[in-house]
Amino acid sequence: MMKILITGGSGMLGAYVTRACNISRYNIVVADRSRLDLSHPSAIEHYIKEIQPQVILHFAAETDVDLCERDPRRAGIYNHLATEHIARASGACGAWLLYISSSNVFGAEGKTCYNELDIPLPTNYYGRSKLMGELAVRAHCPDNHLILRAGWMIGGGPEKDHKFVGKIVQQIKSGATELRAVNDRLGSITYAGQLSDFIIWATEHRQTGTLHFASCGTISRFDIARAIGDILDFKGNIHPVKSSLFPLSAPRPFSEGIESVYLSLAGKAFIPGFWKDDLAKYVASFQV
Ligand SMILES: NC(=O)C1=CN([C@@H]2O[C@H](COP(=O)(O)OP(=O)(O)OC[C@H]3O[C@@H](n4cnc5c(N)ncnc54)[C@H](OP(=O)(O)O)[C@@H]3O)[C@@H](O)[C@H]2O)C=CC1
Ligand SMILES: Cc1cn([C@H]2C[C@H](O)[C@@H](COP(=O)(O)OP(=O)(O)O[C@H]3O[C@@H](C)C(=O)[C@@H](O)[C@H]3O)O2)c(=O)[nH]c1=O
Repeated sequence: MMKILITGGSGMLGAYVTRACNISRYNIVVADRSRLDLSHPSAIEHYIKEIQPQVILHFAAETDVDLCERDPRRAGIYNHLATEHIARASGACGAWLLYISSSNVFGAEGKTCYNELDIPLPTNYYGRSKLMGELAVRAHCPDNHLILRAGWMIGGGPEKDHKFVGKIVQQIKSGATELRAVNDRLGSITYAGQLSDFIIWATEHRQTGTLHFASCGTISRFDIARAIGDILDFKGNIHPVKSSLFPLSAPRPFSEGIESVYLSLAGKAFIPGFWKDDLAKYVASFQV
């Protein structure tokens, strides 16, 4: 039976994939931080070589973009060096490695939407550290990896969704009547439940290369908040505001919208839909 090592199995995306692997009865080892700690990269190779997995699904990361900006050393160790050690061990074991990267590797070029043919140029330390992680995967596990770049990820419900959609849904459900949402920053959404289905398929088919995985549409947080308001029949007001109203440590790019020129080759069943439809699927499943 296929032996799969999962990092970050407790996170927004990792929890979907871990659940799916359990249902499929794969032989999985979920390495939590007590066994595989991103802050101690040099211990990682030894741990993985002991396990000898055939597949590594690497989801663990420092996903607090502002913390990465305030502490670039942490971003470098967690997202770059730890990934490099995982990639080295993967290469040594002959394991297929999946790495989740981010639309945040783009932005400095100032385009509205980026595909796999665009050269990454990040605007902040989180994006840089994820890009360095990509380079490490390609260098140390050259023929046996898949890099999936996700957009603004949605998923996980009240416990695991610490990002924008989770915060807006929580505000509405807790009775707020005046919401504010940024309208001068753009991106694409990725529903973690759909990405998880694709990851299971890609694992079984040992897909390789670099792919973008996001719903259709490059949109603002304001567009998303308005759509959530419609889905939840919100009767209050949603005000469009400039990003400067939410002062954050890390600069966000004007746009981190992504689309794929290759995903359709991997099978039509997994192509994400229009962003509003995919958002509605998630919000409908969000139980507080
Ligand atoms: N969220 C998003 O919008 C996007 C995320 N991505 C990428 O997708 C992947 C999954 O993200 P997401 O599910 O949102 O992440 P989460 O922030 O929800 O979860 C992060 C995971 O990493 C683990 N982790 C954090 N620090 C350590 C550590 N020191 N040692 C070991 N494990 C650690 C956490 O464990 P614990 O539960 O113990 O804290 C948790 O399982 C990441 O690689 C991220 O960069 C890409 C694009 C967008
Ligand atoms: C709370 C709140 C935030 N905002 C805005 C401020 C800011 O621009 C934005 C912050 O949202 P988030 O915290 O979801 O954004 P951010 O941390 O930038 O999310 C990023 O996470 C990492 C892991 C990635 O990989 C990226 O692709 C991206 O998804 O939301 C509002 O407009 N209204 C609100 O009520």
